[in-house]
Amino acid sequence: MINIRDLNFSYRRKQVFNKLNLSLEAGHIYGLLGGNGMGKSTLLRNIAGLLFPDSGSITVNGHTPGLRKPSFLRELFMIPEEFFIPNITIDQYVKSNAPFYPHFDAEQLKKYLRDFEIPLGNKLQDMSYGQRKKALISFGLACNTPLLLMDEPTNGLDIVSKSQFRKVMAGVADAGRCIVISTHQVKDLENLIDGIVVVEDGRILFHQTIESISGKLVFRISFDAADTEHAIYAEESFKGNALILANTFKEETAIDLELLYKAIIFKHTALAALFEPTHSPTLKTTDHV
Ligand SMILES: Nc1ncnc2c1ncn2[C@@H]1O[C@H](COP(=O)(O)OP(=O)(O)OP(=O)(O)O)[C@@H](O)[C@H]1O
Repeated sequence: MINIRDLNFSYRRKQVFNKLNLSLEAGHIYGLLGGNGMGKSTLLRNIAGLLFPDSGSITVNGHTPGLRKPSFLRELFMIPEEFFIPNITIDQYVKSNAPFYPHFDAEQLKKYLRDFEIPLGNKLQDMSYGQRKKALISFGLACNTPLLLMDEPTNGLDIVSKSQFRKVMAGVADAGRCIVISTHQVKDLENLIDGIVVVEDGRILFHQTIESISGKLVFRISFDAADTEHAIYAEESFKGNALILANTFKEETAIDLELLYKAIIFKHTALAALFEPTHSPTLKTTDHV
């Protein structure tokens, strides 16, 4: 679906990507993680054709995003972190925007708006930021585009809305669809994504499926000193030490995304060793973990 090769991208004075490589496939929901300013939004905008590579290539389903051809644009919906919505009702918004998306489904939209408890009939600008965001997410999902890019979709959503978001998203996975969700709120992605991509210092630092992570790592809370000593990453908590260990005995434990993210950043070498090609047949390329 998405193929990025040797992407270099700079803003006027700031180089953001340095020979970044990444392949993402249809049928998956990816979590795109990375620290502040590491380039998550910039990567999504390059994929959407809103920014243009200095060099290297990006193809999405065979299209070059930067050309912004209608045949590409109708296959993509992007929910940006900051967005402008005109002062019209949802119905008016749908009338003017839905015709661009051949697989738009009005019934689905109604369902998502109901799930998110969005008041119908109100003008979009009379809604709160969270309500507008939920309306845009509902519309984006109902467009049924093969590629859906979401930049910090749960930012500004209250606790109930976040669980509504998880409930709605749990039902949208589809073999023909690739969804990329950039976020800092990793807890919001738990049990939702099946792939993790971490961008750091201009390249992809980590890219693995949840399945491969579960196969390689164990997540455990423990007071056992021997456990802690063998941990790849350990963090004290009042319940005991939160640990990530090598999955030597094929245990099945729930992935703690926040802990995993910290291990990727702070214990990258130790973690990388476990995912090396000799250990991991699922590794996608040789230039990242
Ligand atoms: N319009 C711009 N002009 C110049 N520099 C920019 C512009 N937008 C972003 N940058 C810089 O590019 C880098 C990547 O920014 P980007 O917004 O893509 O990061 P991010 O990972 O999405 O960050 P955050 O998590 O804080 O939202 C940052 O150093 C930022 O300062």
